[in-house]
Amino acid sequence: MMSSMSLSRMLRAASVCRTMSTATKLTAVEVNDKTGIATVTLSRPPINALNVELLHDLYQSIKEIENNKSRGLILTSSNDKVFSAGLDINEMYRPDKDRARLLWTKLQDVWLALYGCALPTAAAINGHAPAGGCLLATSCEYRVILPQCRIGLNEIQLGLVPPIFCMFNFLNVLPRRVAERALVQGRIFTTEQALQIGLVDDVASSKEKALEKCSQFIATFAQTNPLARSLTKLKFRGADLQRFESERTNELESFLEFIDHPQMQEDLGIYLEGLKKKNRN
Ligand SMILES: CCCCCCCCCCCCC/C=C/C(=O)SCCNC(=O)CCNC(=O)[C@H](O)C(C)(C)COP(=O)(O)OP(=O)(O)OC[C@H]1O[C@@H](n2cnc3c(N)ncnc32)[C@H](O)[C@@H]1OP(=O)(O)O
Repeated sequence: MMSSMSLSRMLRAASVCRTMSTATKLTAVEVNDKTGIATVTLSRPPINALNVELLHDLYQSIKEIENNKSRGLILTSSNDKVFSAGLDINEMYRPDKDRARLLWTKLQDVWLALYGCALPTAAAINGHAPAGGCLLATSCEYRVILPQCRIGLNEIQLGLVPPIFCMFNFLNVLPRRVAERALVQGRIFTTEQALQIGLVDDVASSKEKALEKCSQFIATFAQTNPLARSLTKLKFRGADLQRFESERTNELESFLEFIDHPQMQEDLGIYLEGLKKKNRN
């Protein structure tokens, strides 16, 4: 039975949080009325694999929060073991071509929206964050991870070429030499390693504490003029955003060509089967 203590805590929390009216199905958006901070929770069980629909909902949520002039955006997951497993490999294996085009376009849209978001952004990484999961987290300005998680851009291990935005994200967070080596090796880091190299800013013992740390980070901007803050952020990220725009069409075509290759399909099939077998054994 629920103790009266936890019930009153829940009621208190409910009184300051509101769910956005247009909250979509695969992302839940909650705005804390006291702090003005919006939390976006990825909610595509079991592992928040990024398919067309999740990417669509995530994009909509980011834009909605930005337009509603929230004080900041925190990204987290409803799954307590996995932040996001990255792109849904089923979308790339034997794909429907139009859908594959849509998938990549939506991934690009999400990256643009999150990396270029005018608001302070933070990720409460409450589970594993390989590949696209790491991409989302490193698009944010601040990251807190939980113990015993794994995070990194492992695309190369699947035979996939990390797109240009993976490079931008890593170069924005890590020293150049560390970023390059991590990408060409497709390194996945443990919580301790990620903290040590600076891939994450902090470690928290629970999701609640991670969310608290993210809120504290966003609160550091309370006295800062929001426009001056966002324009300064854009000065740092603007060149990446511009280069991305100039290469976006080429990268889309490269992606479609890449996944159309028979060897790529064979490799993806083997990788997917390997993930499934793990659960059968
Ligand atoms: C010259 C320029 C060129 C530029 C363009 C070229 C582009 C080339 C393409 C580049 C693409 C890059 C961008 C991003 C890529 C990606 O994100 S690829 C995805 C990579 N992801 C992974 O490798 C993660 C694999 N998964 C895991 O490591 C684990 O599942 C987990 C996330 C750590 C969770 O572990 P656990 O909780 O133990 O769950 P599992 O039992 O392993 O998984 C549950 C079920 O989910 C299935 N699954 C796991 N990951 C995926 C996934 N990514 N997609 C689809 N399905 C996945 C898994 O098989 C299980 O299924 P069932 O057994 O059927 O339950």
